[in-house]
Amino acid sequence: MAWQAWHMAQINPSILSADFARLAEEARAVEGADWLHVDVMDNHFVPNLTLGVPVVESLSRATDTPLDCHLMIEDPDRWAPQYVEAGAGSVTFHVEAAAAPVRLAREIRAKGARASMALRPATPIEPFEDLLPELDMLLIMTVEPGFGGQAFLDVMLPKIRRTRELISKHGLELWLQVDGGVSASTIERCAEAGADVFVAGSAVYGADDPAEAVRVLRDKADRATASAAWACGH
Ligand SMILES: O=C(CO)[C@@H](O)[C@H](O)COP(=O)(O)O
Ligand SMILES: [Fe+2]
Repeated sequence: MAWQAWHMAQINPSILSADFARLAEEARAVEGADWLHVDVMDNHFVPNLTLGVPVVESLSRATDTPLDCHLMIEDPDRWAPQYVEAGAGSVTFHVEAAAAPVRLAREIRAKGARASMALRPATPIEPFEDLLPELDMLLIMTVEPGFGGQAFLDVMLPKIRRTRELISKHGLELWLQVDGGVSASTIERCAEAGADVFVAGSAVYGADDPAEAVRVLRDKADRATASAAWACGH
């Protein structure tokens, strides 16, 4: 069935939970994942500091898995295009930090990457309904951004559901990503609510076999999606 191909769950391991001294090796440990999620933090937008453009450039040469860069930084209008040039296939900026989100999404797309916008837990989706056609993906944070290993905020499930309804209402081919606390015990609820791209840091890199953890997560998400009301009829 056509919808099955379209709605196949994508699993994006977050290298925030990997060993930063062995990044290339850790990236290769999850080959078979759909994207590698790269959390960029500037110690201003969030109280943590990770990596920047040079590391993304090196990582893009070290793995065939496409890079999904999640920018938790101030002034993404200035920096996001540089992550496309560094080799990212998808670049996510936070709407709370962007001065001109539509212009920025268009610039990311024009440079050849997928454009994605993230919402912190307290940021509602409704004011941004008209922006959705400008995006290839919307990221709903299911923890406060800044750190891996936090507990999943299940109060975000209604927002995931409402966002999926908006995507359907407008007939958009927009991916809906969730990030934060996604694990074997929470991924089914996210998929049932309407997410189709799942970031998992500690649930993948904390496992004895990260590649197997990716397969288990994808299987759980696919099964939950197959029985979800939102996926029927596509
Ligand atoms: O963006 C972030 C945190 O701000 C995430 O991408 C985390 O890295 C996810 O880690 P887990 O919650 O899955 O451990
Ligand atoms: Fe992230």
